[in-house]
Amino acid sequence: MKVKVGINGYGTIGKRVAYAVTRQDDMELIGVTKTKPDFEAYRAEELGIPVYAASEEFLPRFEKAGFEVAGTLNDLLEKVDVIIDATPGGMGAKNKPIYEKAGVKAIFQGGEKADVAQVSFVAQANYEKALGKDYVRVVSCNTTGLVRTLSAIQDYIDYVYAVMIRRAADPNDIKRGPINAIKPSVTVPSHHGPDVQTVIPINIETSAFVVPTTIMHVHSVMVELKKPLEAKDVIEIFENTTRVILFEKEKGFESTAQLIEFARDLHREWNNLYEIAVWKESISVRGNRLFYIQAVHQESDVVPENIDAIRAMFEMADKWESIKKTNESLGILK
Ligand SMILES: NC(=O)C1=CN([C@@H]2O[C@H](COP(=O)(O)OP(=O)(O)OC[C@H]3O[C@@H](n4cnc5c(N)ncnc54)[C@H](OP(=O)(O)O)[C@@H]3O)[C@@H](O)[C@H]2O)C=CC1
Ligand SMILES: O=C(OP(=O)(O)O)[C@H](O)COP(=O)(O)O
Repeated sequence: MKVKVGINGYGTIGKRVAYAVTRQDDMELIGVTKTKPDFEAYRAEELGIPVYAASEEFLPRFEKAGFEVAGTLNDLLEKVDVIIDATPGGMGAKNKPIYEKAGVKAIFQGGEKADVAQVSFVAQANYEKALGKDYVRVVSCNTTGLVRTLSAIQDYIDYVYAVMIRRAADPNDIKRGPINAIKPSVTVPSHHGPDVQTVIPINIETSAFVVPTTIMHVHSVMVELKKPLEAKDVIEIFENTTRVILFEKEKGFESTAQLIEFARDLHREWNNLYEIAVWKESISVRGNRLFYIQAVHQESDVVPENIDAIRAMFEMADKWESIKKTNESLGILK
C-alpha cells in the first residue's frame, strides 16, 4: 500500500517535495494546493498533478481564469494520509486545527515554531523519534545543515559557536531580493542554535547575517572539543556521513557559485544540492578547537528530510532503509 500524500503550499519547498514524492515507490502524490492560477498551477496541471484551491476564499480567482480545480484543501484532506504543510512561515500553526479536524497526519517546515509538532526532525540525527508520530516539523534549511555535520561529531562536542551567512532571498523572490547591505539578526542567539537543540542535545550559540546573494547560505562553525580529534579524523567522519560532501577549493570550488554549477552539471532538478557542502581545506584543529566552513542549498536540503519523515510517521522503514531509499531515488551522492 502506498502512502497518499498531499502538499499544502506548492512554492519553493512544496514543489520540490512534490517532485520527490513522485520519485518514491511507496508514496503517491494525490494533489497540491495553490492560492492562484499562476504559471506554477498550470505547470502542475501539465504534469498531471491535481490542483486544489488552498481554501474556499481563493475559488473565485480560479473560476475567473477558467482554471478547473479539483476542489479545496478540505477535499484534498479527505483523500490523503499525510499533508505536507509548505505554506509561508507561521501559517502552518494556523492550519494545524484544519488537519486535526480532518484526522490527517501533518509535516510542518522550519518557518514554524517547534511546538507546532511532536518532534523536530533531521533523519540522520533522530529518525526514531518520529516513528508513529502524527505531527513532525522538518527544521529550517540552516538548522538541517548544522545538525547534519554536528550530529556526526556529537560525541566530541563541548561547545559550538556558529555564524550563519544567509542568502537574502530565493532566486524567484522579487520582493526581498538582494539588498545592497549586510543585515545582522540583532537577536543573539539567532533561532538556529536553539533550533539545533530541538533535535540534538548539544551546547551551541549562533549569530546570523543576511548578505546580497540568492544562492546558498554559508556557515562558519567553531567547535570546542571535549576530547582530542584531528582534522584527518573529521575528514574521515564527514566522508562517512550521509548527505554531507567534502568539496575542495583546490578543485575549483571557490565559492557557492561553483557549488551550484556542480549541481547544474549533475543535471539536478532545479539545480538542487541536497547535500551539505563542507570545504575540505577549511577543516582544521588548533588545540581543542575545531573549525570548518559549510554551505547549504536553502531550496533543497530539507526535501529528503520530508520524505524520510513520512516513512517514519507511518513506520514504513527503519532509519537507514529509508535514508538509503530516499538517497537513491533523488540521486543523492552518498
Ligand atoms: N525557501 C527556503 O529557502 C526554505 C524555506 N523553508 C520553510 O518552508 C516553508 C515554505 O517556504 P517557501 O517554500 O520558501 O515559501 P514560498 O513562498 O515559496 O511558498 C509558499 C507557498 O504557500 C502558498 N500559500 C500562500 N498563502 C497561502 C495560504 N493562505 N494558504 C495556503 N497556501 C498558501 C503559496 O501559494 P501560491 O503560490 O499559490 O500563492 C506558495 O506556494 C516556510 O516555513 C519556510 O520557512 C525551509 C527551508 C528553506
Ligand atoms: O529556513 C531557512 O532559513 P533559516 O534557517 O535561516 O530560517 C530558509 O532559507 C528560509 O529562510 P527565510 O526565512 O530567510 O526565507
